[in-house]
Amino acid sequence: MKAIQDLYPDNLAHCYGCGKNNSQGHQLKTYVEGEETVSRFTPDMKYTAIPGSVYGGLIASLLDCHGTASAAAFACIAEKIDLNQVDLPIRCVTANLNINFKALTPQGEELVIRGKLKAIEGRKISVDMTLTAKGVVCATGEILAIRLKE
Ligand SMILES: CCCCCCCCCCCCCC(=O)SCCNC(=O)CCNC(=O)[C@H](O)C(C)(C)COP(=O)(O)OP(=O)(O)OC[C@H]1O[C@@H](n2cnc3c(N)ncnc32)[C@H](O)[C@@H]1OP(=O)(O)O
Repeated sequence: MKAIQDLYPDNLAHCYGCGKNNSQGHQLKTYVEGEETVSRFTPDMKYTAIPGSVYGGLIASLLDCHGTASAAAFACIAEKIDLNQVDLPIRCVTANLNINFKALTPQGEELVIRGKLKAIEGRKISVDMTLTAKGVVCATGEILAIRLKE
């Protein structure tokens, strides 16, 4: 299966965090795995907070883009929309993002971001997320994504 972000139409694929058409961005890729969504990302050393640990703003960016992609995917699954189609018909933007930084995030490690659907209430889609490094939870997050009107 393709990454959720690779199903965004070309004219909406410039997001700094996850757009496939932004050559200077992070190009985060999110996949559906069972009942969860998963993204993996290894930050460059320039994303330093305290030496040896990852800058929190980058972590926020990863959770933001993981969350909106997950929300779109969960909404499609709920409506039995095929996630293999060329353009994703459901688009979501972030209305609210809460992050708890639990531990310093070590540099030089692959970060694994997982999402679980919390609720779909009309156009509001809530997703719970964790970000781990070497199996340790370094941050948790909750996103409220809003499904855009056509
Ligand atoms: C432009 C095309 C984009 C395409 C994206 C696809 C590619 C993705 C790219 C990757 C992107 C990466 C990620 C990024 O970086 S996305 C970029 C960062 N996000 C934004 O810039 C979003 C800016 N905000 C808006 O555009 C509007 O406010 C939105 C669209 C969110 C809602 O305005 P809209 O007029 O449509 O709807 P509504 O106001 O009737 O609200 C609807 C419901 O939601 C509830 N509510 C709203 N806000 C909040 C809140 N803060 N907390 C709690 N609840 C909130 C509200 O009470 C209501 O609930 P209810 O009364 O129904 O119960």
